[in-house]
Amino acid sequence: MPQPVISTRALRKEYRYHRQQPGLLAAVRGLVHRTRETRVAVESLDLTIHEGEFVGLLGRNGAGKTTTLKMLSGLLRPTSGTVSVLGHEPARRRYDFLRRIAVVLGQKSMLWWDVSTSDSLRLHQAMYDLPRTRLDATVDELADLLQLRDLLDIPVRKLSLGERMKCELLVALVHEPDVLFLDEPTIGLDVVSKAAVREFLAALNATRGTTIILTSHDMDDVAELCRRVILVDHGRLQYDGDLPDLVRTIRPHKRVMLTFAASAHVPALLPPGVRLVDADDSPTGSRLDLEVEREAAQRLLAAAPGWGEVVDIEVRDADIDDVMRAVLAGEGA
Ligand SMILES: Nc1ncnc2c1ncn2[C@@H]1O[C@H](COP(=O)(O)OP(=O)(O)OP(=O)(O)O)[C@@H](O)[C@H]1O
Repeated sequence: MPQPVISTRALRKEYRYHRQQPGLLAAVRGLVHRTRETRVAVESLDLTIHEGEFVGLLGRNGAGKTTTLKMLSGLLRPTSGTVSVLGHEPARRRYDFLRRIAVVLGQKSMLWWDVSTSDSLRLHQAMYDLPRTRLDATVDELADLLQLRDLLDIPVRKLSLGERMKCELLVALVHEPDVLFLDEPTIGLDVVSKAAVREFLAALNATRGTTIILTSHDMDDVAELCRRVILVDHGRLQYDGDLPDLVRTIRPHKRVMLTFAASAHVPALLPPGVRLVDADDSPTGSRLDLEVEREAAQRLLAAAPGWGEVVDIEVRDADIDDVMRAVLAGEGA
């Protein structure tokens, strides 16, 4: 079994803030009498993540994903509980720890706007004390994987969003970290750029064994990349396991499309556990879209030939986007 690189026990983060009352008078009064509020962003999180895992951290807006990533990467100090990443306490932000992790926030650029990626790389070289030859070799390898060689000398502000994200990844990874924290890395990108970023991340995880923790609202990111998903809601763990199991838990049905050679004679009373979602009936061929409980599939397949000549059967798990919508709407697992 690979070593755990991340472990948290009863990890908790409370934000304390002053509530601002609307209106000028209330604002002035607020200078003297302030209403202090506490918001629990992460309640009591127990996690263990092993070397080489690619984990998706899922949850609706405000569930506590970014707060969790920030505590794991040392950007925020937990209110209570323990967190260990690569044997370090992240909030101490020791050089030995920072040297082995990288953080990429899709919503916030880590690059200097007015200088080129090559200039940012020079800064990184100095910050992490990277030998020149080693840096050049890593940049070569990453630039090829990301296909951005011709972007390196352009000021960052002149790059498109997709090009900039590739450069963010390159700069974040030149010190060859063991753990990469990614917060919404494909947000706002077009389909082609999303695919390029995903392909790169999959290769990074497979070839270098980099442990990657990703948050994303894009279910395709998660479905393509993450073998394991962790679902949080109100800062609490709701599910920790693999994605197909999550799909089965949230949508325990199969979708079955039946195509008939001619008009089908579908009985009003369908077999138990079978529900008609949509029907497209015509004398030259009809299609039935059915939602079927797993144990009812056999019953349906036995009954369907009695309704007409079946020419095609397509069986699918629930649509992953549909599952994600259910997750984000708070149906939970
Ligand atoms: N600095 C802060 N002060 C007060 N409350 C905060 C602060 N930062 C976050 N919160 C609150 O903590 C909760 C968790 O926020 P967090 O950003 O971790 O959620 P998230 O799951 O990343 O959401 P999203 O998907 O929208 O990015 C939210 O209710 C948010 O309003």
